[in-house]
Amino acid sequence: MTHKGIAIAIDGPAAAGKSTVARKIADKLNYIYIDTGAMYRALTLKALNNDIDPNNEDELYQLLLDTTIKLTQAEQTQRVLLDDTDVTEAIRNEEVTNNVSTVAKHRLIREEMVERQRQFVQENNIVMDGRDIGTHVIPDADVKVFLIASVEERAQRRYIENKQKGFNPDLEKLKQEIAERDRFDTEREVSPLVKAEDAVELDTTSLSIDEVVEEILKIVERKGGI
Ligand SMILES: Nc1ncnc2c1ncn2[C@@H]1O[C@H](COP(=O)(O)OP(=O)(O)OP(=O)(O)O)[C@@H](O)[C@H]1O
Ligand SMILES: Nc1ccn([C@@H]2O[C@H](COP(=O)(O)O)[C@@H](O)[C@H]2O)c(=O)n1
Repeated sequence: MTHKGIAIAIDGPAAAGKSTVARKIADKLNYIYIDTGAMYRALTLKALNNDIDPNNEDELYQLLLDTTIKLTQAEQTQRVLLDDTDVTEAIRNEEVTNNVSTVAKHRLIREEMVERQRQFVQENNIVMDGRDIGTHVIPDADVKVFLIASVEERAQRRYIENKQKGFNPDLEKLKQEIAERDRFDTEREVSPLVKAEDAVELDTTSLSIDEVVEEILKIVERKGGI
C-alpha cells in the first residue's frame, strides 16, 4: 500500500488541463495538491543553470541528490521552491519546457522523484497529477483519471493562456511542441505516458473546466463518495 490517506491520480498528455482541474478538486475536497511535472521542471531549470547536459543521467542524478524541491500551497496556487528559491514562474519558460522530457526520461531521476512523490502520498489525502501517477507512483490510488483532449484544442488553450500572460504565441508552434513532448513522453523506456488499465479516460475537448471538475467528482463519488 503506497498510501494511508485518500489518493486521486490524474494523468494525461501535455496541456490536457490536469493541473487546473487537479487544483480545483483538491480545493473542493480540502486535499493536498501535488504537481509532479513541476518537480521535473525544477530539476531541469537547475541543470540548465549549471550547464549540465539533459542527456547526462549521472550528472543529473548527482545534482538531484543535492537539490531540494518543495511544493507549498498558497490560496488557489502552488509555489515551487528550488533550494528555497521561488521558481514557480521560471520553470514554465520555453527552454525548460523544451528540455524537461529529456531530463525526465532517465531511470535514476525517475526513481528518486517517485520516492519523493510517495512521501507526499504517505502523509496526506492527495490529488496528484503527472504522467505516471496511476501506473507507477500510486498504482493503488483510490481514483485514477486519464484526461485527454485533441492536440488542436490543447494548443488553443495554451495559446489563450500565453496571450493572457502578455506573450505573443504562435499557435502552430505550440501545437508542434505539444505533439513532440507527448511523443517523447509516450515513447520513453522508463514509465512512459500511458493510461493505467483501471483509469477512467475523460475526453475534455468539448468540456469546460467546471464540467471536467464535475465529471471527476462524479467518478470520485461512484468510487465510494470519498
Ligand atoms: N476544459 C477546459 N476548457 C478550456 N480550457 C481549459 C480546460 N482545462 C484546462 N484549460 C486551460 O488549458 C490550459 C492548460 O491547462 P493545464 O496547465 O491545467 O494543463 P496540464 O495538463 O496541467 O498541462 P501540462 O501537462 O503541460 O502541465 C490552461 O490555460 C487552462 O486554464
Ligand atoms: N509524473 C510526471 C510528470 C511530468 N513528467 C515530465 O515532465 C514534463 C513536464 O510536465 P508538465 O506536467 O509540467 O507539463 C512532462 O512533459 C514529462 O516529460 C513526467 O515524466 N512524469
